[in-house]
Amino acid sequence: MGDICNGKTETSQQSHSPTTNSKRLDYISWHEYFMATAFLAAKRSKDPVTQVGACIVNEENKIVGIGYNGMPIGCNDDDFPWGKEGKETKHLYVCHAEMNAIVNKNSTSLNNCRMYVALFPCNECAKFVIQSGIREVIYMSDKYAYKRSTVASKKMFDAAGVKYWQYVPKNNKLIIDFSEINWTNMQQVPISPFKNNEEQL
Ligand SMILES: Nc1ccn([C@H]2C[C@H](O)[C@@H](COP(=O)(O)O)O2)c(=O)n1
Repeated sequence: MGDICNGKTETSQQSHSPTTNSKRLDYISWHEYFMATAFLAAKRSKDPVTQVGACIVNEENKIVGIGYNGMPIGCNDDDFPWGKEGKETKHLYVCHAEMNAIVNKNSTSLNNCRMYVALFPCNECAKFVIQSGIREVIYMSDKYAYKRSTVASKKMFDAAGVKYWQYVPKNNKLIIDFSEINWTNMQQVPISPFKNNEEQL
């Protein structure tokens, strides 16, 4: 597991020649991996202004829940408002990424899990986090730190013993390039073994 996630530091990794017999060193850290997963989930959000993603990880570094902000099931996202002004705003309806990640969990318990989230949880999501047994929140942005809801979240996290800290990425960008695997020129794929001593076609 090498770069296990209890501190805020990341291991320094150099690029590595693919021709040697040792492992690749420029792999992403667990923190980068899980925060990037939260950011990838956010790409599913229909919110035109703020896209948030959350990723829940257990003590074995396995992902047990992912969510992004969106309208509740059955509430057509073409019919419900996405604006912030007037009486009918998105804030009345949108399910937050954290809440969705928790309710989408694929394991029976979230006890002692960590949550990676793009934006610091609001007070309502903080209650969900605490009640679900999540013990650590790793967030990227705290742009609403001045809001009463964020102050309340921190007050509850402190009282409940939920650790929270800001993730500062080593790299501002992590590019996913679907073309980087060259399927026609893969040199490390072994030849399929023969079945029942048949000749290979
Ligand atoms: N921790 C958070 C905070 C906010 N959200 C969602 C809720 C809205 O869709 C959007 C916030 O809208 P804004 O007023 O910033 O444009 O993000 C969330 O999922 N998690």
